[in-house]
Amino acid sequence: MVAVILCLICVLLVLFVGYLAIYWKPSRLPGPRGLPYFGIAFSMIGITSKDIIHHLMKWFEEYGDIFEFQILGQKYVFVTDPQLLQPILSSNTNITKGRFEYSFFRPMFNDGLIISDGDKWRTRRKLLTPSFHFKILETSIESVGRNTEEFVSHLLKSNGKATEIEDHIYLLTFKIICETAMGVKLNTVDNQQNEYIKASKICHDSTVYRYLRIWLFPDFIYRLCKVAKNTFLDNLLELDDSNPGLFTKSDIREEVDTFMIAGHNPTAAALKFLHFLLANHPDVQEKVHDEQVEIYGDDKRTPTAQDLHKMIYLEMVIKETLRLYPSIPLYSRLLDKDLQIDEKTIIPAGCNVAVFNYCVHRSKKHWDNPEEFVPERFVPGIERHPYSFIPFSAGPRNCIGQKYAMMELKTIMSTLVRQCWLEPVSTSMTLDYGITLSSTEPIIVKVFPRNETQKLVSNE
Ligand code: HEM
Repeated sequence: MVAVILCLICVLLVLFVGYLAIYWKPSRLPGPRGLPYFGIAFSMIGITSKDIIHHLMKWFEEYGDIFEFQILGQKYVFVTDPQLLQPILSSNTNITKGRFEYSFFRPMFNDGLIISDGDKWRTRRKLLTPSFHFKILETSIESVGRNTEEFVSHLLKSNGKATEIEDHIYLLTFKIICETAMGVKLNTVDNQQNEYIKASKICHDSTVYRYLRIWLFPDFIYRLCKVAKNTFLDNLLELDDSNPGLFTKSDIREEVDTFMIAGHNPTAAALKFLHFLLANHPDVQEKVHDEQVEIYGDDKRTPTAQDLHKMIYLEMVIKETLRLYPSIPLYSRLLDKDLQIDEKTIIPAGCNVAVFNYCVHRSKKHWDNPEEFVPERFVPGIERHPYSFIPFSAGPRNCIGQKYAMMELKTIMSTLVRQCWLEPVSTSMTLDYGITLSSTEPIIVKVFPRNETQKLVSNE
């Protein structure tokens, strides 16, 4: 028995050394080092989701605009300089998503647009892009406005009491995507009753849970764990397969899951931070309101596409919010081919290139006082590197829903600010890393009906 075990250990050692000889390439870029193959895996044990941002920012300060590390044989190159990001994100060939982390998203998105690659992605992207044409988006504005009216009157019932806004916001964006993208109206006003929202939250949390536990990386171990059993959304949507041919039922399901989640989660995160920032910056809130008064006067109409075009300052505020708190703070590509990103640096095929946009958006090289909330940075016409602001990613794999998201955020904030005045209860927060950015504590605000008296009282 002992001999068998010894033989087995020897075989494993030979395989391991062979693996290192073939695949392990010495590091050329700066970055935290660790053991061969395992890389920094052991130093990541015990790290929580709220430490991740802090760790990455610390490495960025220590090692600069491009650094690398290894985890379990996977090499990650972190790039935060806009100039170096351009050839990566604009590449038409390197469109494959990062190997490890996106495979963890599979229970949520299956092989839908976010994860798929190669010809499958190209065909689907081409087929789905017309659905986001401006003319089609215009038809959704009324529905966004109507759902927001309901949201606002619900918030106003709180009569200025401290209110945790997150649940209300997730329900709002979820109802909007159901109605505008799937043609299903939900009557619920309580998201605790909504199975789909609950399931998508479980999926998100269990994916992050797995990220932070290297022993759960191998699929077979993860499947044995209890968390994995909660993560299947498959049974939640039954679509009538009335149009056979182009898509099979499972094709439709993976895209429905993709758009249901991608279409409400990041928008809800942006809205949450918008509420926090406006409540804590009454001067900005006032300017947003002034712009609304200029556009609408006393008219209480639902926004139209023409109205949205005129909301220049609100758009600046939304962009500044996404700069400070990008809803999706990290995404990555797996390089199919070697990629030369400047005269001296070639990132070899097989590397995962991580784009930590949170860090790009807070780089002192590209932004003055980057920690401050200053919407004026986005005054139209100010020149900056196009890859220094990338909340929706960039290039051929950018966010397909970018215009939809801006339309939705503007419509919601316009409807809200015309009727409500927000005051802060939460005045600071600790960011929590997830597929979508979050905060460890709930964001709490007080919502008052918007009128001149309230404004004066609030300013006292
Ligand atoms: C503030 C709101 C939003 C933000 C910040 C955002 C951000 C992003 C980012 C950064 C990516 C690239 C992810 C990656 O490379 O892995 C992405 C991709 C994507 N987003 Fe969004 N998104 C938002 C809203 C939406 C909405 C409303 C929809 C749908 C209605 C949507 C659908 C998608 C899809 C399907 C992809 C994958 C595109 C592809 O790979 O071809 N997103 N989004």
